[in-house]
Amino acid sequence: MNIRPQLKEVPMASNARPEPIIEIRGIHKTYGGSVVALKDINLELFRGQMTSLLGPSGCGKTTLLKIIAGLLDADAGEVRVAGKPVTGPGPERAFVFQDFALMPWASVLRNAAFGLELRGVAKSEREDKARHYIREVGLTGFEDKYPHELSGGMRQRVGLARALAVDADVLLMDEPFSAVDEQTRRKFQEDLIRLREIEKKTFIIVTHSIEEAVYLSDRIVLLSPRPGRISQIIDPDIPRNGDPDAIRRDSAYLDLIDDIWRGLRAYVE
Ligand SMILES: Nc1ncnc2c1ncn2[C@@H]1O[C@H](COP(=O)(O)OP(=O)(O)OP(=O)(O)O)[C@@H](O)[C@H]1O
Repeated sequence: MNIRPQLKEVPMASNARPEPIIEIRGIHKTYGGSVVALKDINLELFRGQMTSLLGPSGCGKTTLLKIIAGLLDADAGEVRVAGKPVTGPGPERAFVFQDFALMPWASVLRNAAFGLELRGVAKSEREDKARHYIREVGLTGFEDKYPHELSGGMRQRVGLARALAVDADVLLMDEPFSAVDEQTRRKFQEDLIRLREIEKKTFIIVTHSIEEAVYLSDRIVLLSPRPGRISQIIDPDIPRNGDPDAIRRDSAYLDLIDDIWRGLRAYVE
């Protein structure tokens, strides 16, 4: 059922739209010959923005993220990153896995530096960079700890530090908030907004949470269930430079959550 068949574009408050860094044209993906996960996905995502892929379970969010990452091939269509067709993983994209994919036998420092280690960066250079990003994600003092000594939220930060350390332009995060409690989740959301300001990266996040998508995103891509298609693209006009609690009480924020929920509820009833 398609609640909102119209592709609705709500203009952003800012004057100029940044340049597209990711262009997705005519993506189709079928699993096992019969499960149509994505159908005719066309989308542009902009440099320096935070985009959320939002929609009911099974609508193809992770599939789309993995196709952008180059971890999965589409059956048809094309993804371009900074003008270049995606043919596999590349250094300009970093993928943060749902379970953060940390190595249990390695320290926080080595885990954070691991992407650089894979790229053959010398030990002192990669550790300097890793320390910088460990500090930026708020984990100074934990460099020598191991993943089992950390909370879920801290492990999540190590995963983010590793992704930031490789200095990719695009960070792809598959439900980065799913494994942590509500307080940790809120704090991490606030930190992510701050980091995006500092680092000027392009973030693409898969989420189930409408609140999270509205709180974080410059652009929300709403997918409808199988076959996954884009049902709506929303560019929320929410002031994000104020007090986080004030943002969460802002009427534009609350109205948009309500609006998206009304569109999605039919899929879960
Ligand atoms: N490897 C696979 N083999 C067969 N079907 C798959 C495979 N991966 C995903 N699917 C199916 O494709 C559809 C889209 O899956 P995907 O994981 O992309 O959705 P999603 O929106 O991320 O779901 P969720 O929110 O539950 O994580 C689902 O119906 C899923 O069952």
